[in-house]
Amino acid sequence: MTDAEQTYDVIVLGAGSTGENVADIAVRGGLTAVLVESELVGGECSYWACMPSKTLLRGSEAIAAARAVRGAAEAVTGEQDVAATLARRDDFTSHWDDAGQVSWVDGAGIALVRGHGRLAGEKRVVVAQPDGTELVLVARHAVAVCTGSRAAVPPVDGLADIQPWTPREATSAKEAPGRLLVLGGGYVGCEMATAWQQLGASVTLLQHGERVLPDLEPAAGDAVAASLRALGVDLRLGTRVDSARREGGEVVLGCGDEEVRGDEVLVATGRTANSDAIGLETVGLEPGGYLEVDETLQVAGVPWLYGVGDVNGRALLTHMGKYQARQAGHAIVTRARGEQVDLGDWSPSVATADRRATPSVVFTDPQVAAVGLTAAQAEEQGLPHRVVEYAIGGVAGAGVYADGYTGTAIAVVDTDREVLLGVTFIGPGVAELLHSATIAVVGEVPISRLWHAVPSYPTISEVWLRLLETWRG
Ligand SMILES: Cc1cc2nc3c(=O)[nH]c(=O)nc-3n(C[C@H](O)[C@H](O)[C@H](O)COP(=O)(O)OP(=O)(O)OC[C@H]3O[C@@H](n4cnc5c(N)ncnc54)[C@H](O)[C@@H]3O)c2cc1C
Ligand SMILES: NC(=O)c1ccc[n+]([C@@H]2O[C@H](COP(=O)([O-])OP(=O)(O)OC[C@H]3O[C@@H](n4cnc5c(N)ncnc54)[C@H](O)[C@@H]3O)[C@@H](O)[C@H]2O)c1
Repeated sequence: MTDAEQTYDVIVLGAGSTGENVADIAVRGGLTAVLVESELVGGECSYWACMPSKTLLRGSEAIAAARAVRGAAEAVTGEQDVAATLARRDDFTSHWDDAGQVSWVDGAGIALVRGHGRLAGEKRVVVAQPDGTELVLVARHAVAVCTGSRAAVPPVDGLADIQPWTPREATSAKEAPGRLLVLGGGYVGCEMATAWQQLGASVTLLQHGERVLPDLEPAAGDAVAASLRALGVDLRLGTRVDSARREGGEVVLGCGDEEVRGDEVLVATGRTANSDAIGLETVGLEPGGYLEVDETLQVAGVPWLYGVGDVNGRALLTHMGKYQARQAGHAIVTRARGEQVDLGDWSPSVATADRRATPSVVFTDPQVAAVGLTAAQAEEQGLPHRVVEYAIGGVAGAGVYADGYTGTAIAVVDTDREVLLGVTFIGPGVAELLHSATIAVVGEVPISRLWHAVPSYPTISEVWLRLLETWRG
């Protein structure tokens, strides 16, 4: 049964962190906007990704930080209270209840429609509502697809049939699995192996490449691999899983002649776009796969359609989805006013940072905080560059922070322009250092000016000075 038709300036499909921000910018720009959501308002980040994973990691990290300081270490006399950590995780996910976010949406003046939405021709969206009725939404100006991504299960014989854990189960589990097999050594695999090993599971991590975190600087993967092993994780690099089955209560993974057994298996081998069941075919696009968009997040060949956040595959991170939302929102509002969008790099409607300065933090122990290009990426792009490295433990502030601090700072410097192309910090507590590097990369601050950005003594930030001295030689 089809219900009434409603018209808004902007329809946003998917109320994750990205969709919420597109709608908010549209409303702030004087337009009307409606969010369509089939599950929980807030999306993956709030309920099955960033928030639960970081709270699962934080207790162990806090204990390790105290243990690294003589005098404080003596105060750590017990074990982590796993039930309390899980309860804290549950509080941070609002017990998987989106009432708080719905009230924010309401307060922001954004309309909300619950149900599964799909495109039905130009500027039209049909929502299958929970009560079985259909609602037709019509957009005056734009439809923004912000439907996110889901775990991609690799084509390993039998794997899909055994209903493996995805990051959703790994972040919402009510107790530690006994023996957890983790397939994939990327962000999710490394973080979840670190978390659950310290919360009582016995983790085996299987990574098909020779390094974990292969997209980051090699030193990052090496440091995280060493720490996973030190925590007791059975890390198997260069391992190809070719079959999966359940046998009794066990999961059995076949890797050539070998078998690996566990109680559960987490698939952490990347993501796939939620673009297969949203009616793309009704507007002349191929369903499935990441949406191809331009620098204003507009879908190629369909000027009223935008693809923002995970669904476009440009940078699968909450903060980058929200950044894209601000840029796309600005482009939508500008075009709705009949004005020209500035297509230049770093304009308010263009997502330049996606390509040049994406920051990310892997919350392992040690943390890995990186922005911009790695040396390998600079090489691939044919950019003239030099790599400067410094052992963070040599900085006075690091020694104060933790006894025997070990860490590495790596800067990739453009040798023609003498600006930073990328920076990576590896070490405990480096996440909070990252924004200084992001500002330097985005601002293309010349090395000669960075000498005037004097780090306070004694902080870990003094590593900036050491990097400059190493660069100067
Ligand atoms: C375990 C894990 C940990 C992570 N940790 C971090 C982290 O620490 N920091 C970080 O920056 N990133 C992290 N990420 C990545 C981050 O979760 C994503 O980049 C982010 O959630 C993407 O936001 P989004 O709004 O684009 O998509 P989503 O959050 O996936 O939101 C899409 C929304 O659209 C809805 N939807 C989909 N299809 C339809 C439809 N047809 N109709 C109506 N609604 C629909 C979905 O229900 C969902 O609510 C992590 C990811 C994982 C898996
Ligand atoms: N802290 C954070 O910001 C954070 C945390 C988790 C996830 N994320 C985001 O979510 C995205 C998805 O995370 P992810 O870990 O699923 O993907 P990923 O792309 O980071 O890592 C997937 C890993 O799986 C490996 N792999 C692929 N197929 C395999 C196979 N068949 N067997 C064994 N290994 C295999 C790859 O080599 C790769 O290292 C990340 O790219 C990141 O953008 C961010």
